[in-house]
Amino acid sequence: MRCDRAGDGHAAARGDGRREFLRCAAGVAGVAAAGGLGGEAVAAGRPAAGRDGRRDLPDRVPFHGHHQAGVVTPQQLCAGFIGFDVLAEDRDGLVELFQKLTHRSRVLTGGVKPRDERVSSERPTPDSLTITLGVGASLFDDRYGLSGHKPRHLKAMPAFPDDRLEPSRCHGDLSLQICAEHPDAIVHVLRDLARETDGLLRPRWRANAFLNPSRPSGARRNLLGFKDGIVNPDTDSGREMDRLMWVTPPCGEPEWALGGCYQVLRLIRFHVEKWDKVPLRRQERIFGRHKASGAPLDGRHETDAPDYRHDPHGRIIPLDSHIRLANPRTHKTDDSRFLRRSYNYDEGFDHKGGMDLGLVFCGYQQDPERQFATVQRRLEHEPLSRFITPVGGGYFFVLPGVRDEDDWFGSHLLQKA
Ligand SMILES: C=CC1=C(C)c2cc3[nH]c(cc4nc(cc5[nH]c(cc1n2)c(C)c5CCC(=O)O)C(CCC(=O)O)=C4C)c(C)c3C=C
Ligand SMILES: [Fe+2]
Repeated sequence: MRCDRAGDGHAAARGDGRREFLRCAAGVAGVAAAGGLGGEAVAAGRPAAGRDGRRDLPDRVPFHGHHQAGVVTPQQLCAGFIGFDVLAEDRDGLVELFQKLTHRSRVLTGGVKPRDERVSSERPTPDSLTITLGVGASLFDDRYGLSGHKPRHLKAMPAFPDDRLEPSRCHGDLSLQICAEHPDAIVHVLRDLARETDGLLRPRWRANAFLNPSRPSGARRNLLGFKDGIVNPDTDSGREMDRLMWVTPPCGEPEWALGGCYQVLRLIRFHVEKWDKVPLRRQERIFGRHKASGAPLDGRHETDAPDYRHDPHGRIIPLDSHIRLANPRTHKTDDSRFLRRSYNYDEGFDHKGGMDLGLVFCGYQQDPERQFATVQRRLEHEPLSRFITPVGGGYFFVLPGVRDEDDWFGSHLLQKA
């Protein structure tokens, strides 16, 4: 797993100077690093971001709130995505698990001094850590008496036509997204949670993920070399978030789910050996953007909006290019937009010597059918599909936020159901 801030080149500007991270357990050495904010606006419809394409990211991301952190939080550099099965024997065991996950997440993200000092007495510092908990459809089977309380749109991720899903990399009763500025923070949190939830959880799959530095500026590049994450809904607009993201009445969802949202995870492998033989011009027509600048093929800057109305036959931006299919920018397709918060992954080589790397595609939204699946169907058999294969992932419901010190993950679900 690689995570670094190389390429920023202006470490002091962010003001937090030296940034050490979580040292409270397992003897992980502190990491000193710093980040910088430049002056260039990046994502369309979003406020000015730093030169490396980031908006300000506090060292301590608040844990309590109406929504969980880690959804609209600007992306940290490193992430771990894990699918778990729950082993708790009954409803009381499930409550115990959720309360333990809440307590440890509160301690780790808040930099609160842990009560249990068996391992170390050092005070943790948060490293912009967020821990985001989702539940899968399988949690609502007959084990815990939750079957009548499933979020309306929650189901197991289906296989789409271009998929080659590996069962060992799919689904789960729970999902955890752990994001931080340094890779050891992710491992550290996992070890802490493993210790504290011993016997209640079993991991199914895990993806170690990271962002590339911004090269030379603006949005970060994915491992196919293209700037990714340029266009997203405006997370600062409450109206847009209530329309596209949060479960908000009236929506037909159970009351306990208000303030939550759906998470779609897709582990998408890149066939880089094949991609690297494709001429630049063809790569650009596959995405519909210039590789160097990230601008749409009819524009000059990455933030320029493509003008599809003046190119109805796709002479400049092909009709089957990725960006044009994904977001045709029509009134009719506006409702299918959702927030992408994806990361790279690199798992080395497979048994045949092929590179196992790609994208942990992570999408947040109000309804995976109306949003993710609708966009995915538009992308079916797109030219890009010859160079990528979805191999894993899952659909999850991100629980509402933990309101305060007395609240815990899923309290409304488990107390009322
Ligand atoms: C179902 C939704 C999407 C999947 C799956 C998906 C896979 C995927 N995307 C890239 C690389 C890029 N995607 C870009 C834009 C883009 N992609 C989607 C949706 C899915 N992508 C959307 C909605 C958009 C925005 C389109 C727009 O509004 O113009 C881009 C361009 C830069 C950007 O806007 O982020 C790149 C590059 C890969 C490699 C990939 C699968 C492996
Ligand atoms: Fe995309």
